[in-house]
Amino acid sequence: MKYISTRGQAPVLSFEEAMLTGLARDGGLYVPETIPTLDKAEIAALAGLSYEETAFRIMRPYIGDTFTDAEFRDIIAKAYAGFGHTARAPMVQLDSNHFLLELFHGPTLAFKDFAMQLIGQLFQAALKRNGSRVTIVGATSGDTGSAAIEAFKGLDAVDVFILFPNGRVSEVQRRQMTTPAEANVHALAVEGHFDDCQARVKDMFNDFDFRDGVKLAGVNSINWARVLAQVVYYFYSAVALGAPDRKISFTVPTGNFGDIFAGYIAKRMGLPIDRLVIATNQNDILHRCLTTGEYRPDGVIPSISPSMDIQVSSNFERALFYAYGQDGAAVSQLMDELKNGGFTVSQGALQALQELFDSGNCSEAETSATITDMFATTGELMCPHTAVAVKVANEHRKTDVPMITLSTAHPAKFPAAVKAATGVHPDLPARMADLYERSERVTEIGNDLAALESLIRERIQN
Ligand SMILES: Cc1ncc(COP(=O)(O)O)c(C=O)c1O
Ligand SMILES: N[C@@H](CCOP(=O)(O)O)C(=O)O
Repeated sequence: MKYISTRGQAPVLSFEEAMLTGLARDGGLYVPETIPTLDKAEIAALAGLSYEETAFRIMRPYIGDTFTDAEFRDIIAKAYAGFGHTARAPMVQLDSNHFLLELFHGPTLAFKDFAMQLIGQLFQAALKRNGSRVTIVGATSGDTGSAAIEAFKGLDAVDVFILFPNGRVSEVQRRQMTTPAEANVHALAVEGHFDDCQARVKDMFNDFDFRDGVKLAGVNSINWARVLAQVVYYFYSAVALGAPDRKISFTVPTGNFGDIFAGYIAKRMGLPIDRLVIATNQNDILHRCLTTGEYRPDGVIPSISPSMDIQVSSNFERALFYAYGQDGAAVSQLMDELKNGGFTVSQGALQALQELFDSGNCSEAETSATITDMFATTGELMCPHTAVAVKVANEHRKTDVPMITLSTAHPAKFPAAVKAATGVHPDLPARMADLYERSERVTEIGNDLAALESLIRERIQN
């Protein structure tokens, strides 16, 4: 299996190279040259398998000869051993044909753990074998950063720097990033919002002196391995509800487009997904784009679902690549236009996107009202990101197709919004009960590329 860039100008890489590389050298994102498919019998055979075995069968075709089957099974087993639920991704039923897929039973209580725990193991195995070390730099609106720090803390061959928007993540998210004592992890509170953090990370990848000098690697969803790991739970949940003999729809709370793009890959692999519904909060650029074809970021507005406070949605580039018939030059041009304010999706590409995706948005008041209503009618306490998706899912459901809504974070990561909506303070699991007492270690820094690069250089030398 080979990996190609969405902008068509970067070297073609193996799985291991793409995983350790992050952003392509032409600024694009790596995607597999071809998307493997499973036939109906192979999908049916997933019924009743463990999460780990499902993960092995779905991901195996993508990893080429990077690992033997035995090594890969071992990596998967280690990745999910620390999850707090034996099903890893259990489902709860909200009503006759609406289901919540709980993706928050990993170590940091968000869906990011599914990919990050796996990538931690993949990096460790690959770097040990190569005898090399890397510097991971990531941007986060809260959950990617905590999951990355948890997955990579204490590893010999890796330094991890996480840029988060100062004052714009929840206290639990911040503390998950700032309280680990391991010397190889560094939480950087950046002046600005998530889009600034993500832009600086991409700037670092595009500064080849820096990139090659520190051996930069990325664990945001620019990394194909992140997306791949997330494909698994689409199969796992759909098969539990009767796929491939019945169609299933998914609604996904969306910001950087990595999670829903994994759903797109699942569909391309043969999973009978009826609709993929993009749910956005008040930062609804993706919903506007899907409706009008215009993609023009106009400033992030802080919300009670802060992990989705994003306007420059990184993986949308991958969706555009396919909507434009894998035309790297066309994608490159759109991304150049984005630097100058935005772009208009061509009529043909917009039609291709609309054939695959539905979309909707959710205001702050609607988010709170959904948390309140769901607690009153079903007893489920849900995080604000999940509530955004439940509201949008309810607008797109069909009576004859089950809807699975992705529940992406534990309500205890966002206690203020949940308590305000329900009167109930959601408790952290016992293993995290002392999170509020642990001491924090964080560096405040401006939104300045040179300052960030010099800080990273200094820290990795010491
Ligand atoms: C809790 C939560 N829900 C939803 C999202 C959006 O996911 P994506 O960025 O993959 O679209 C995020 C951030 O990634 C998140 O942390
Ligand atoms: N919501 C994310 C934003 C980064 O997304 P990623 O999937 O590209 O890592 C976060 O929680 O940090």
